[in-house]
This record gives sequence, C-alpha cells and structure tokens, in this order.
Amino acid sequence: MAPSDKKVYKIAAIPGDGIGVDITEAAVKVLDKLAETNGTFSFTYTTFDWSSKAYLQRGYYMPDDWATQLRAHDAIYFGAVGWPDVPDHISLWQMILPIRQQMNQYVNVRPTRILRGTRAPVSQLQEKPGDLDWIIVRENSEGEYAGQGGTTHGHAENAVATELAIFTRVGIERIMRFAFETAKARPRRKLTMVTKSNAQRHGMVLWDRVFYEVAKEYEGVVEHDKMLVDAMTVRMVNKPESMDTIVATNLHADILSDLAAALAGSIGIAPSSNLDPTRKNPSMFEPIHGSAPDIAGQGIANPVGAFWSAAEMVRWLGEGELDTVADQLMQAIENVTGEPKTRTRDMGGSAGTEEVTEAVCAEIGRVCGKQ
Ligand SMILES: NC(=O)c1ccc[n+]([C@@H]2O[C@H](COP(=O)([O-])OP(=O)(O)OC[C@H]3O[C@@H](n4cnc5c(N)ncnc54)[C@H](O)[C@@H]3O)[C@@H](O)[C@H]2O)c1
Ligand SMILES: O=C(O)C[C@@H](O)C(=O)O
Ligand SMILES: [K+]
Ligand SMILES: [Mn+2]
Repeated sequence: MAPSDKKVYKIAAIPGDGIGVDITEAAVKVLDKLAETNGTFSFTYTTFDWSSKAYLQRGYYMPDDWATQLRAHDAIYFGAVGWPDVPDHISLWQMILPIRQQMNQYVNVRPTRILRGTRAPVSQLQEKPGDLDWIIVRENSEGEYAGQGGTTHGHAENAVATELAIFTRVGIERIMRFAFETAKARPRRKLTMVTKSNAQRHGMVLWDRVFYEVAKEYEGVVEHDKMLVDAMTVRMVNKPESMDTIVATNLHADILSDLAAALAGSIGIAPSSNLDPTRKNPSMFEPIHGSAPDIAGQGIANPVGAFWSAAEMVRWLGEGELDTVADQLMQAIENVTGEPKTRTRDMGGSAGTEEVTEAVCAEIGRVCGKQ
C-alpha cells in the first residue's frame, strides 16, 4: 500500500489523574503497536495536560476553547479524572461531564464479559464464565446527571439543596432506540430495561412509557423485559445468564456497570465508549474505573479496561472496516489475561502495568501474524 493511502486518525489523549496517566500511556503503546503491525492505518496524538494537578496550579481544568480543540480530532482517549485534593464534583463537572454533554455523547456503551483467566467471585460464573456477557447502554446526557439544582444558605443549619433529575422524551427515545438496535445486532436479541418507576413517579414513568413505545417497532425482533433497579442487582448476581443488553439511566447504569465489572472479576477490565452516534463530534473512549488514588504511582494498575476501550475506539473509527483489527486486539488481550504470569494483582497475579502492556504488544505481533 502506498504511504498516502494510509489512514491517519487524530486522537486527543487526556490522561487526567492518578492511574489515568499510566493506563493512557499503556493504551497508546498498544494502539501504536496495533497500527504498526497492521500497516493500513496509524494514529497521531495531541496530549492534553488537563488534570487536577493543573487545576490546582492554574485554576481551571480545560481552557475556554476546549470544545474547539477537541473537535479537531477524530476521537478522544480518556484516562480518569479526580484527585483527593479537589472535591469530586468539581473535577467531574469541569472535565468529564461537560465533554460528554457538549460533544453530544448521549450514549455510553459498557460491555462486560468474563475474559479468559479471570476469577469471578460468584461460583456459577466461575464454572460457566459464558453466563455473563452483557452490554449496558447508559444514558449519558441527562437524567440524574442533568446538573440542575442549587444550594441555599450554604453550610448553615437551615441549608437547602436540590438535585433535579431531568428526563426528556427526545433524550429517552434516542437512548431506547440505540439500545434496541444494539440488542438486535447481538445473537440473543434481548433487551432488559432498568427503572425505578415504582417510587419515582414522573421522570421514570416517562422513561418506561417511551421504552414501550419504541419496543413496538421491534416486536417479534427483540425480546424485552423490565426490572426495577434494586431487583436488578439481585438478578445480575443470581441469574446472570438471563440477560444480554441492558438499558438504564445515567446513574443506574453507572452503578450497575461497576457491579457488572466486579462480577466479571475486576473493575480494572471494563471499558466504555461515550458515543455521539451522529458522528458530528468526536466520541470518547475510557475504562469505567477512576483515578484509583489508593494504587496510583505504584505501576500496578490493570490496563486491560484501557486496552478494551482502545479496541472499541478502533472499531468505532473504522466504521466496519477495522472490526477484524479490534477483534485481534481483544484476542491478544485475552491471550495475556489467560496467562497467570501476566495478570495484575486485582486479577490474582503479580504483574505490573508495564509487563502486561509488553505482553499484549508481543501478542499483537503473534495474533496479527507478524513479529
Ligand atoms: N470517568 C472517570 O474519570 C471516573 C470514573 C470513576 C471515578 N472517578 C473518580 O476517581 C476517583 C476515585 O474514585 P473511586 O475510588 O470511587 O473509584 P476507582 O475506580 O478509582 O477505584 C475503586 C477501587 O478499584 C480499584 N481499581 C480501579 N481501577 C483499577 C485498575 N485499573 N486496576 C486495579 N485496580 C483498580 C482502586 O484501586 C480502588 O480500590 C474519584 O475522584 C472519582 O470521582 C472518575
Ligand atoms: O459518570 C460518572 O459518574 C463518573 C464515573 O463514575 C464513570 O463511571 O465514568
Ligand atoms: K475513566
Ligand atoms: Mn462510574
């Protein structure tokens, strides 16, 4: 292939805080190795030093023209944001949440399955790892994360604070449609809708109603059912095989996806894709975990969720052309998790982030048929 035919993808890399830095560095190595081995595409990176450390030094996370800067890229690769010396609502609301909202990333896709070599804490899953294979479709733009509310009387005895969840018909309909399409594209064609419409009688009732409206368009094509979120946690543990695609609100899906990762063996393995399905803005890829201050700086963070997120980024960028390459990366990852000596501590091993990264790079060479 002539060098000019090579597709170059422009990536905005935002490592952020704590282990976000380690796993982003690891993901970039793996992406470059994948591109180099394949030879038909490559990546260029702009690395943004937007972090809690920078915020403490200069008073802001992102500069005023952040959205314009990000829009000059094909995709965003994100590590994690949040550090103990900045209140978590400030770090989230000055970086990750504005990006998700203003880049119109209204879907957050969170797949979970049990990778080879993973130790699942529930015995059924230890015996039959295939029983857990889910895609959680998280509403990513409104709901409990709408950001409306306020505080009166500050820290006084009579302090009042409100936190308003907002559900719009447009917002619900588009996430439901995306969820049904996701379910339809999978072999089991099954969608579980999560709600709390017994106690929350306005927004959640609209959520349910729009779900059933959209469901009519998929009659006979996608099987569906409904779960109250509390009972959903029980079903996830006791009957994991009974679910496939799951759609839930911003907050419910945030919580359920951590539970899903834990059931699959570790929070360190789970990826997420913050998607603008219209493709007018860059989509953003990140592991679901945070900055993990308790293990940061020790070189022991599990980079698998970051690699899986990188695979999903490749899949998204390729628009169908790079699915095989993304699958090869997943195979390389599982060849590595399948080996006890290349597992990190959270997966019962003793390897560090770098060792796992080197092992995945070596596997990419093998899986893609070149060294
Ligand atoms: N999207 C994001 O950037 C994002 C996501 C979650 C949390 N956060 C932020 O991160 C900070 C820490 O939050 P938290 O402690 O609740 O959640 P966390 O995900 O950072 O950590 C929870 C636990 O899981 C472990 N863990 C997480 N990722 C791991 C990995 N890759 N390998 C091995 N162990 C891993 C941590 O050591 C910790 O014990 C907070 O400031 C929070 O707001 C940000
Ligand atoms: O969306 C959030 O609440 C931040 C973080 O917990 C996440 O899952 O990305
Ligand atoms: K993250
Ligand atoms: Mn979360």
